[in-house]
Amino acid sequence: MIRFDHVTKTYRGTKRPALNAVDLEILRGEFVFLVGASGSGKSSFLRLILKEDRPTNGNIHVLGQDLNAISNRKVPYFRRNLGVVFQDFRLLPGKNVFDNVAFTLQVIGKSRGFIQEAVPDVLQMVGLAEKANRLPHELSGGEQQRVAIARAVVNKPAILLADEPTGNLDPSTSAGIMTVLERINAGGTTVVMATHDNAIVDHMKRRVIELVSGQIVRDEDRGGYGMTAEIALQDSGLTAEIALGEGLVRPVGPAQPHVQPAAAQAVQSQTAQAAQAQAAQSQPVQTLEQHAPVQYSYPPQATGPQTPVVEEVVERAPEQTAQAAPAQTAPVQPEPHDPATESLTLAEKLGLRAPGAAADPAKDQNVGPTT
Ligand SMILES: Nc1ncnc2c1ncn2[C@@H]1O[C@H](COP(=O)(O)OP(=O)(O)OP(=O)(O)O)[C@@H](O)[C@H]1O
Repeated sequence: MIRFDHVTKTYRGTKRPALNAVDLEILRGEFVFLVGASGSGKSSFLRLILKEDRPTNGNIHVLGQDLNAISNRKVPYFRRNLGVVFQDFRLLPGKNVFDNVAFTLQVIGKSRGFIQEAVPDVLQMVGLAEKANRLPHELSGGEQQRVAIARAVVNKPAILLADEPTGNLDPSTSAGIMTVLERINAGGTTVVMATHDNAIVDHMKRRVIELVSGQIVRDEDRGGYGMTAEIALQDSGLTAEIALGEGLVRPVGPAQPHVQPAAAQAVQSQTAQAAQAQAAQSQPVQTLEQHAPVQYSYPPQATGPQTPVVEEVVERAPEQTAQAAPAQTAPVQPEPHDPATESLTLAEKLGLRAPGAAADPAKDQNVGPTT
């Protein structure tokens, strides 16, 4: 799904590479944390995936496409496969919640009917169904981030990139955001999240990739935030860079076949046929239509397709957070072969229409991948 082959990125006017000979593979359906000290290369890594920057050396493949082979003209189409969330939310201040989310769909030419169905559904998924008419400045930070997430995923991207999405939020609000991201991941979206938030990483127990000075020094399947770069070394007065230079931490060598986590295996088997069809296509640049659509089938134990998010959006007092946070971030496992949902139409699986409800011929029910 995302592959880096010996990727180096050196910015103009700098000597030291921001990323240095990175070999890495991220599989469909994974949830990956990218950790490391400030300046270790996390944002550079995400920007390369988005094709906002070019690698100085090496090759990057995303969704089977060689990014070097995508022409500038096709970059916007490629990016429709990816949702992005930032630390500072980046909402349009003059537009209300609904319009902030709808804007993305309008830009890519979705019909009014589609937008009228998709936006309320995604707002419900992030727990903001009641706040569609609010302006960004009328929302809390956590709520603003939920709007940003809704905007990023309303088009069902195959990959969600999150750069410090909880960086401006308190622990309780962050836990709620992580619940939303877990739910999105359980629906089949691959999530790559850069973070400094050790509590979240330790709690979630997902794959952790640690960068020091642009090199991968750790790649763990169910890792924690770790002691390497920022905690133990700071205590000892060493920086991560010195530690790397002194051989106290070592770069991980060329990518070993990554052990697939159970969630990713489940999602992969769900889309195995589509993936095989994709592999059979040898064109260097594929359009979005050639990718398997992400199957958002929210697990019943979390919320049904039409059920609002249950966790509170309002920030809690600090003394309440210790108890509340673990409950909010209980891992949500995908159930890709749920016989109860196998007979559903795509619109029903995506939660855009209630199971059994008749399609509205007046509205566009094209809920597959973006065209
Ligand atoms: N546009 C740029 N031009 C020159 N140097 C850059 C540019 N962007 C990043 N860098 C440098 O590349 C290195 C990696 O930066 P990057 O932003 O990827 O790190 P990071 O791990 O995301 O840091 P943070 O956690 O503070 O966001 C740093 O040394 C940074 O100064």
